[in-house]
Amino acid sequence: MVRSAVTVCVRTRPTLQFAQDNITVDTEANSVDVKVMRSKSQGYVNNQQEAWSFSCDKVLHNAPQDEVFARLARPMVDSAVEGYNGSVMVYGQTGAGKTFTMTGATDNYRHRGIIPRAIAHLFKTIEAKPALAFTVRISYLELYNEHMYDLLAPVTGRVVPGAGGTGTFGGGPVGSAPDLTIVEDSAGNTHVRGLSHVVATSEEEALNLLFEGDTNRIVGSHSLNKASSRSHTIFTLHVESRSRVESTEKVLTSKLNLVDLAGSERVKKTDSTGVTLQEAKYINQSLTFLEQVVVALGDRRSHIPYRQTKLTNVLKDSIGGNCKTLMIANIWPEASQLEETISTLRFAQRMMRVSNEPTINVQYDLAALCKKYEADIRELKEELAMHDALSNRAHIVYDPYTDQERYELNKQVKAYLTGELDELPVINIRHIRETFAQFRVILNNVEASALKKLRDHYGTSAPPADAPSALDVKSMVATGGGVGELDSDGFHLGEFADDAKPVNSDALKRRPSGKVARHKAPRKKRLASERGRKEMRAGHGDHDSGDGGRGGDEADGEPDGRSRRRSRASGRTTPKGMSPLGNKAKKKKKKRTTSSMGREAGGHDPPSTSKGHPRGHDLSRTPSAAHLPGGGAAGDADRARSPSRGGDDLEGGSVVADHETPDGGRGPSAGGRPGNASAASAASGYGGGGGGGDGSRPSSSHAFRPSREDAFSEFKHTAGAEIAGILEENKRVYHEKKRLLREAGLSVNGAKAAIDVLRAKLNALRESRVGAPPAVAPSALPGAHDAAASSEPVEVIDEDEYQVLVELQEAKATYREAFEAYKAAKADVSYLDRHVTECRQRLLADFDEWFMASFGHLPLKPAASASELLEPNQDVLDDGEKWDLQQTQRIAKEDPDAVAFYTARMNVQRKVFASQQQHSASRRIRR
Ligand SMILES: Nc1ncnc2c1ncn2[C@@H]1O[C@H](COP(=O)(O)OP(=O)(O)OP(=O)(O)O)[C@@H](O)[C@H]1O
Repeated sequence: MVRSAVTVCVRTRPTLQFAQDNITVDTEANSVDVKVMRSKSQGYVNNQQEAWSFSCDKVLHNAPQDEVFARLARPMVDSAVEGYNGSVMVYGQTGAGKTFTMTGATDNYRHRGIIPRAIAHLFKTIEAKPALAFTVRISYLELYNEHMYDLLAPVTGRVVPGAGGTGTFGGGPVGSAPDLTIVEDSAGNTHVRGLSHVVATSEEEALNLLFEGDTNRIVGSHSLNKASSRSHTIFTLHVESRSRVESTEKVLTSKLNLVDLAGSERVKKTDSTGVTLQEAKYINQSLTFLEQVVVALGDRRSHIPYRQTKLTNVLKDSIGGNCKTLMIANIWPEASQLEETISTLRFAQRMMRVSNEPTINVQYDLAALCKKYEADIRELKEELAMHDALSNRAHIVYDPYTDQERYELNKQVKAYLTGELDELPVINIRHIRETFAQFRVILNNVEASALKKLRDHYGTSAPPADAPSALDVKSMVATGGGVGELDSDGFHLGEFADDAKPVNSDALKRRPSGKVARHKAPRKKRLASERGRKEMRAGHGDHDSGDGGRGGDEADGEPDGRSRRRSRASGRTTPKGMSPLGNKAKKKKKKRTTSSMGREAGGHDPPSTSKGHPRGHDLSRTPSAAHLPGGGAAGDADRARSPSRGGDDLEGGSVVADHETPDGGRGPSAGGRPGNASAASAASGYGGGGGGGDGSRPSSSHAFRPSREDAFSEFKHTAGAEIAGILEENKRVYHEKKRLLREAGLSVNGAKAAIDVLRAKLNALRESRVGAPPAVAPSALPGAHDAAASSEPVEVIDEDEYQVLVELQEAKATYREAFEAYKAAKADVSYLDRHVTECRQRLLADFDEWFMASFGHLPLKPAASASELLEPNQDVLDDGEKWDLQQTQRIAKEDPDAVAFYTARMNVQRKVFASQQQHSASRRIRR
């Protein structure tokens, strides 16, 4: 693996008091020289160094934000898209411009920092790669006083000591923190378990998350920075990509950590006290540990002290891991900050000795892998069907055998065993397997039946030891050693011929009677048996003694073994007493020119007319195909699904591709694919011609690619109808709830206005009553405490004032009610808003899946932007929304690229405002 050193850059904060005498910045040589005059107080001879020279990968002096991003961070975003993990860290003293570099000014688009620019660039890059499907997730972690906080959790759960924190939307401390733990995976990547990973489908959504998280970040104030970050934050873009056109099981995953470290500070300088002092201790401590890690990595030590603090633990894979790392050292080049500047530059220098091993993170999506294999199998089947069609094998079926087909095959095997059929056809491996399976079925049946008969015969549940074993019975069947007629299970019914030899003569000799049983066949049967033997001799020459001849062999004194071998050599069984094949059968056999094994199922043979015995090719017949007249219409759904079925039902038995039916249901000339594909395509309504099918899913044809819009509209009416219906219903309810929310808002405002009027009236009355004689004691007011019980002096009011006070109380009650209704409506709206979004995402995800399954690739447009396909939100805008819309339109005219930034900022501001309103309203009510 190639090691790559951490890239280190220095950025200076612009200042009017640049320490010209002490600092020289060379942007060409990428170096910063620092000179410190000898301190007179320490004498002329001392060990204090006078000058330092620091060089790094890049020095940016008074550089604007866009340059910083373009030169330093953009390549990191590009690498993340390619699958590399990356980390961009800003380091430096407090007030040096770390947060400005990383986040920038949120109220000025031009001054936005690396994170918003990285987000914009990421989504632009994604848009420019339509062949890839991307998923972007965002997490935002804060490390404050050695505690981890999820800045994107609905309730951030943090109790901020003192005045330092801003809390959720400035709402102050809330809830309790969820458990966040640092874990490491097998690849050495660190993760924070429990941290939210929120999917962002657009730049605006991602910026919303950034700004929301920022409002939750802890910011404090000290003498060097009015808005000093009192915590370390890690904003992470998790990027996942897979191909839309090729195999989609390969997934590239990467994360880009954008780390804003809290600034080191000298507490004397910052005048930190109390909470700020405590924070400073934690900050300085964690930065010291970070430095130790960097030193250990630079020295290539075997032990790296990552675990000493949460910061180093969580950044383990960012420094010294498998990612590309960029560190920006922010310096404040003023004479008063020289000590800190030197310290920062020293750290930067150490960081340059650290190297990483960047690797592309490839993962395999098992579900997608299965889907791919399914698609491969589908394609191979289609190809096989086409191949079969071209080589006159279109009737061959590859689907699992149906019960009916098995039954037919079983009959055929029995016919073969009994000799009614000379040969068993061989169609394909699958058919051979099924044939053997039927042999086994028959054998098992025979065995079971034989055992039953033996038991019945001996009248016990188990046959005596000297009874023929099941094996004997099997061999009797196999060698035709039975007597009489074969029953349906292949069991011989009847008696041995006089001259027959038992299979296991020893066993029979040991019968309880001690006599050898002689089974006498009736004379009629014996004659028939002899006639059969003669016929066989005539037909088989020397093979006359096979099977049925065994008894005779014994009578002739021929050894039993020999006759059995011959019997096997003949390759067929003709048990004694059974009707052997006559000349007719033998002639039929001679007529055949092709060999049976390895030959097709008689696709060219006309349907057999021989006394209803099924010929080989009939095996491939299915009930559905069998009734198709003259081969059936190719567009028939059954046939479409099973292209080879019913092929040999065509009049004359011809099934070759160039004999396809004019409706193009199969054969290569029908659109160059076998019947199933074109017919299925037709069934879906996507292909030309044909009808039928359930229409819920288009053809699996990969060649046909409908436009995404058409496919989506089709999907919404078929497979996605249910979820699309739910979405519509949710949207309807959402609009209704929004209407109720607006009404509730108006009621609250009305009640508030009434309260204001009454308050003004009350104040006026109170002012006018100064000096006038009191009339009514306020204790008479409903709900007032008993003033008599109290020793406090009682303020007495007149009738009018009393009336206004009563009205004010009622107005407050109305306000409270209206506000409760407003809160409930707001909760409903935000719940439904989320629900609608989830539904929409689900619909789009299902659509992608459906499209993938149907056409073998994802639609050529990112899923996120598919929301355009959905109808625009029909909400009636309230005043605030209208104003926002006007702002957005104005910005869009001036700088279209800035729209997402400003819209996200407005969204968050509105949320903050709403949250603050709610907060102060609750307080008002409490009063
Ligand atoms: N390159 C710059 N251009 C313009 N203003 C800057 C620049 N760098 C910093 N500033 C300003 O300096 C002030 C301090 O910057 P910032 O808050 O980013 O520092 P910091 O290093 O993050 O400090 P702390 O560690 O205390 O959070 C801010 O008002 C910021 O706007």
